[in-house]
Amino acid sequence: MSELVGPVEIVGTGLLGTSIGLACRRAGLEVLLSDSSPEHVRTASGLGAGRPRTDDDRPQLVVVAVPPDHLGTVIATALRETDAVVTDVGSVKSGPLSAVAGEPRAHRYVGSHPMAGSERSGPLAGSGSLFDGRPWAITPHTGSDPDAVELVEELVRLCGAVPVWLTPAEHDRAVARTSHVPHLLASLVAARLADGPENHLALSGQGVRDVTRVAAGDPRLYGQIVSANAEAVLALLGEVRTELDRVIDAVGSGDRTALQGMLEQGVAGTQAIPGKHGGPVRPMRSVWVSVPDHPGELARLLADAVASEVNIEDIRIDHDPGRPVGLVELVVEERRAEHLLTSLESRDWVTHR
Ligand SMILES: NC(=O)C1=CN([C@@H]2O[C@H](COP(=O)(O)OP(=O)(O)OC[C@H]3O[C@@H](n4cnc5c(N)ncnc54)[C@H](O)[C@@H]3O)[C@@H](O)[C@H]2O)C=CC1
Ligand SMILES: O=C(O)C(=O)Cc1ccc(O)cc1
Repeated sequence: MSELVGPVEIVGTGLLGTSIGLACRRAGLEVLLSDSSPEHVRTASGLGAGRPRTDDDRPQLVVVAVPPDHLGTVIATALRETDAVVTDVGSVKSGPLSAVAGEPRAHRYVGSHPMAGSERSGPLAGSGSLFDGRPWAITPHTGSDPDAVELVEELVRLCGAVPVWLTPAEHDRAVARTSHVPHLLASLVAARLADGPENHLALSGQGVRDVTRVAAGDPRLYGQIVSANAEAVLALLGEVRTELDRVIDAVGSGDRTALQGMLEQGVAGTQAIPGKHGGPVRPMRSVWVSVPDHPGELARLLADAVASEVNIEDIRIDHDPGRPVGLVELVVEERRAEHLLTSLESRDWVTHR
């Protein structure tokens, strides 16, 4: 049984690399940082994610967190220049694997991919709690050393994430479905807003923000990610194209039954997404509360919700700067929603049923 004792080297101290460095430092491991940008290393060190790597350092584990186009070369270099276990956090797993295939040191390579991030990039966007409770795929290849796989699993757990084991090929089909195609469709929807008239955009509510959030991600990064997973993405885009034609026909011909069938499939899709920590889906309900736009009111609402002994699963704030009141959506387990509403109303909050 291998034990992760460090040092852990992070190559690529952007959003992902800095976040992993911070999580490893939180667990007391020594972290060595390198990046083609010395400024990113300085910033990540300053944030407490580790210290710059020197030539004398001997890492136990190297984590490669560079953009997809560079993964193969950087992984191959790490395998050649160290005797460490090497993993990467790239969003697609078949590319890096083919870059090390045939390499005699490939048994020390185990791919991985945390399903956590944000639309921001660079070290300043990093956070040591980015991975808490998030799925993190571990994708050993047929020649991966079992000890190396265990070491990567330790990293995943140390970062607070939940390991999910997949083959590299299955992983790539999975992320096409859960990440890459959703991203492309979010971008297509968001693009319809870019030149929208001001009086249309003034009606933007939480729904359009939810559907388009990921579209704010770095186009260069996502261009690389989608191109690296073209085969799996194309298969799903073909399905979407067929469905889009069906929607156009149904809307055009006023076929309410066909339209409703398509919307019901959408509902089924939202319900298929597993709950937090990979657990079963628990039905959720939103509780809407008006919150006066005064300092401290939001904190008072959360304190009252906590006093009601209801777990807040998610919170969204629809804040219109033109109005003196914001609308706060508290997402809670369905079976606790009525209790929360009654409890908040008894504390003089205005709720919306
Ligand atoms: N952004 C996200 O939400 C997620 C990204 N990923 C994957 O993580 C990897 C990193 O993404 P981010 O941290 O978001 O990007 P980022 O742009 O924040 O950081 C990338 C870092 O790599 C450095 N770099 C570029 N080429 C290099 C090279 N040849 N050698 C050394 N350093 C190099 C850059 O200077 C930068 O500091 C990507 O492969 C991406 O697919 C995985 C999960 C989530
Ligand atoms: O922002 C989000 O919700 C994400 O899902 C981020 C993300 C982006 C790219 C990945 O490869 C994995 C996760």
